[in-house]
Amino acid sequence: MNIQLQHIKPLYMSETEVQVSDIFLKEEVLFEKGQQYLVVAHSGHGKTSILNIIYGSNTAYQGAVNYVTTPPLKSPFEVRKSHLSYVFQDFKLFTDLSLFENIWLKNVLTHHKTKAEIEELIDKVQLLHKKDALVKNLSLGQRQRVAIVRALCQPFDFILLDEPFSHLDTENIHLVANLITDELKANNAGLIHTSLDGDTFFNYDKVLSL
Ligand SMILES: Nc1ncnc2c1ncn2[C@@H]1O[C@H](COP(=O)(O)OP(=O)(O)OP(=O)(O)O)[C@@H](O)[C@H]1O
Repeated sequence: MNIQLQHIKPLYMSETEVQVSDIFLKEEVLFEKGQQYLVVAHSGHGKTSILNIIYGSNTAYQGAVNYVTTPPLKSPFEVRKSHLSYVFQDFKLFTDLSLFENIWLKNVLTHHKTKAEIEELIDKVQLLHKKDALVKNLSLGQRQRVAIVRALCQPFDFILLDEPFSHLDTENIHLVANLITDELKANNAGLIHTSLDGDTFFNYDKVLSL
């Protein structure tokens, strides 16, 4: 699946907030499967908005989002179940469930990973000793790593990463970035990563400004 955007502008952002950029109000933007994209913008310039628009959870926009694939996808549910994965800026974890339960929940729908494979990923981000801890008792950096592992435990053509390393130290960033890169290769998938600044954690094919 590729993703095509046409003339996108969030309805709640004014003409002065949104000017023609590499993405906003552009006639056509094509995100191609297997390619890695970095989207850079200052705070409040629409990074979360554009990812939510692509994901389908924000419908307050003008323009069009097209999921380009044959045969066409039947529903937004199908897109999110098997084609788009998302590391939300605010994680969107169930805080009263355990670390493992948070990851297992979506896997029940997709059967993408075995229990042993999930535990291996949890171990790789150095959280196996916290597997049964409630998410509400984890640190922010630990929660961020759970959100990243959860996003890797479903099939996807693209993974959307919204400032995914904001609570991690450099060693942990390299660790999870390598993990994400491995899963991208395994899925032949693409990456759309938003960041306040440029960075070098992935081998980006294209850097876009908002
Ligand atoms: N649902 C909404 N309704 C109204 N205004 C919104 C909505 N979502 C975002 N905004 C506004 O749109 C602008 C862009 O917000 P957005 O969260 O997309 O920016 P961002 O680049 O991700 O910011 P940050 O880097 O601080 O996370 C902000 O001015 C925000 O207040």
